[in-house]
Amino acid sequence: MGKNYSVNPNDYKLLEEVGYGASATVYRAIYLPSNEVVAVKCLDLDRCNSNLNLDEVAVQDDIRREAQTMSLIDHPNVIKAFCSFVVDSNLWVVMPFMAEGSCLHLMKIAYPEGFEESAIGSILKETLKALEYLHLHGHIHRDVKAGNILMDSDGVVKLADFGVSACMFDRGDRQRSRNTFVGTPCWMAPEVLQPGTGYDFKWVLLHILILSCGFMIRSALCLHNWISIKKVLVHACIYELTHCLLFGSHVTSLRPKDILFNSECTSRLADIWSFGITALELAHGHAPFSKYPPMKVLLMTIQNAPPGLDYDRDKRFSKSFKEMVAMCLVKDQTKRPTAEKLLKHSFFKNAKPPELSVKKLFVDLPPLWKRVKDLQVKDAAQLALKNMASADQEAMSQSEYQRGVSAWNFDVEDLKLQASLLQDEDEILEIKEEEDSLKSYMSQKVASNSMVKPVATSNNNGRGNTNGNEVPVLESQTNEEKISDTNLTEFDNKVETEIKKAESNAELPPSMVEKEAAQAKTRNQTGRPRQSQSGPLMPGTVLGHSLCEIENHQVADKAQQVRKAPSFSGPLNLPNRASGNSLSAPIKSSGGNYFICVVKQLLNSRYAWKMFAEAHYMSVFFPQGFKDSLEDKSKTNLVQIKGRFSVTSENVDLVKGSPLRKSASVGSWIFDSKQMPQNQSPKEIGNSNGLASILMPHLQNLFQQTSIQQDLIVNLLSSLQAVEVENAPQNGKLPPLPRGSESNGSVELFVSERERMLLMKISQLQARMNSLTDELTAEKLKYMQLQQRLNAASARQENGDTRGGDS
Ligand SMILES: Nc1ncnc2c1ncn2[C@@H]1O[C@H](COP(=O)(O)OP(=O)(O)OP(=O)(O)O)[C@@H](O)[C@H]1O
Repeated sequence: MGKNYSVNPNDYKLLEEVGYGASATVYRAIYLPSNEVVAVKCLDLDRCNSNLNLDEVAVQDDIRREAQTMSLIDHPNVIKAFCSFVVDSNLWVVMPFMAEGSCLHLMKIAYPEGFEESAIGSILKETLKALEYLHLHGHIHRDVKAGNILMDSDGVVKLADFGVSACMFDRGDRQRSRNTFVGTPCWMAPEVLQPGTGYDFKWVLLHILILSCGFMIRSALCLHNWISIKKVLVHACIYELTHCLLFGSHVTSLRPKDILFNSECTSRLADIWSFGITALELAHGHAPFSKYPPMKVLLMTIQNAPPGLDYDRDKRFSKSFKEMVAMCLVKDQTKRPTAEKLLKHSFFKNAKPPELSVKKLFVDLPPLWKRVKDLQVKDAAQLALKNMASADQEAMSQSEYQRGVSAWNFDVEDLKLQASLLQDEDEILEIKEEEDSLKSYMSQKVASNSMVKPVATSNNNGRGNTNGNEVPVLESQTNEEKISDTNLTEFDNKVETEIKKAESNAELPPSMVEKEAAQAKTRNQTGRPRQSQSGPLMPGTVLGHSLCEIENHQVADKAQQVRKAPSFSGPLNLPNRASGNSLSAPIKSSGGNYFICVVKQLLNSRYAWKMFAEAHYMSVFFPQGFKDSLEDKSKTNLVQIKGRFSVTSENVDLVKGSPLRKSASVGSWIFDSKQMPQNQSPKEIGNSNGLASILMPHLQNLFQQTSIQQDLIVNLLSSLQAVEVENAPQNGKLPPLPRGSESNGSVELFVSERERMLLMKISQLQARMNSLTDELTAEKLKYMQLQQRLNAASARQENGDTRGGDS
């Protein structure tokens, strides 16, 4: 106690990196004068400034002030800062070294499903003691979470990140004026997020007006008598008020952009909410809602019932634990207990001392820095994966957030912008979930690689191929934008070839059909195992193989695979743009077999019902227009559904050519009926029976989608091949990719082979990344030490100069 630590950086020898956050890196270090192990948190002030868009001096002042506050704190369960000083553009905060790191790190490394109850009880009790102390002294932590609960090898638990990170929280007016808010979404109390009303006064008026009209019309129709306007208005107002009172307007109409951040929220009870969320985090290995994108989490925090321990699902936990969590996670903050009161709960009364329950968690684990390095590799792989999947900001910030990083900068305007992009929420969620499943698989894989075998040189089992397939799939996202007219012409030719093939197949005698089906089956069996992510290849397969295969249920099976593994069919979303919307139809309807096959395929497809619904919608709401649009050769109809596609019906039976073109203006696919094949009379479609006329355009569209997908895959793989030739392992090239319609049948095999190669490459890249991280850390350390020496030398020189001058 009372020991003075020097503020001279030369007195500290930085050793390994033991932690990293949004704006800081933490090192194990030796305090040379006493040879004591300490932790030095190096806060990058530049990064802090740019993250927060604040002026440099203000940030530095804040950080310094908060570091000072941190040094005044004196409680066994709160990390205390020994001292802090600025070194170049970094603020160094010297604090006790917690040899086992944070609970989050520990869970990520060894307890992905969470800790057992006795350990949770001890950890939470110690944390609660820290909160009690802070609250009693007028502080609010505001970032309570597993990532900020540190442990040392004796089982001592301390709450960290108070003070320094608090500088990033509100400073009253300053925070408000800058319109930013910092926190971690999953742990944020509902009162920190203020829902707007959902709609404003204008909306209420409009609503009343509409209601009034409704009342008037109803009264006129039912009673054959108009009631007075005054009465009607009163009725409408009462109705609206009751609705608001009963349901709360925000409940029904809250949108992400309506969320406001209550930067003035200074309630200590917000910490109790975060504490409850932390309890769930320790119990499950992750915070509730953590799989959702941040904006969704914020919405769910406001709109959903509070999360909690499920009485059925969480059977392994005691009733008192469940009760305690439920007490913390009450939306009405006034009903939450204070830290002091909560400590009296039976759950904490019965908690074991941490040296008994916490200490045993670290048995057999490698040292902290080794664990951190492994985690870094894992995170880097995840991030790389994310970047490959999408470079958009939201994805990036989500990956940060899943790392458990707390310094989340919320720029309200940014959030609103994000929110406005979140209109098709379900679709986004679906994609996120798909990405999550892919990511979790990747992370498992990376974890196993990094923890068990640092370098996985070959992993070509069925699962391994999952990785391999990502590359073309992910790349397709960007490439989908690049499809040129040339591609489309190529595609068109391919479609024609396929049609001919399909027709000839349809005319084959049954024996031949069976034979081909058997051959195709054998091909599939002898080939590499199909991966669950074979989704995107499916359409190609449909095209590449004969119709008999489709008839033999293989397509149905594969289509099921596609549904089971949407993660990989997602990014190949090009047809989504046209999905079910473009009434493009280059194929002939002749060949009943083909029709049945495509119907099967359609019904198995993810979009089948959507398409069907749209077709139904068109036929119901525009029965004549729908038909006319196809039949009427003289007029030009521009039909738009959901703003996503256009159908021009001008001159439908013109020269054949590409039926699809990309609309530069709306970025969607347009079916240009000018390009419809001559021999496909629109009358044939219009006059065929109801179901067929509804389905045909969509079936045709589906056919095109599959061809586009196939074409995409082929293009992507060949472009990848070109890039990989330079780096191919052992100077070997990836298997050449067959092109052209004649090779369609074997595309699948080649793709599998390439997937395997790509997987190997990923493993090698992981290994390289590992060694590069090592090198980087070593270089960083070297740099720091050199800098220290340089500073020392210049200090010595200065001293010498002064002495020389004096003498
Ligand atoms: N005193 C310490 N001893 C050992 N490890 C520590 C110590 N302080 C921090 N760490 C490790 O470093 C990580 C990052 O530290 P910290 O949370 O303080 O950084 P940050 O940039 O403020 O992060 P955040 O993103 O949570 O705000 C912690 O999760 C923890 O694992």
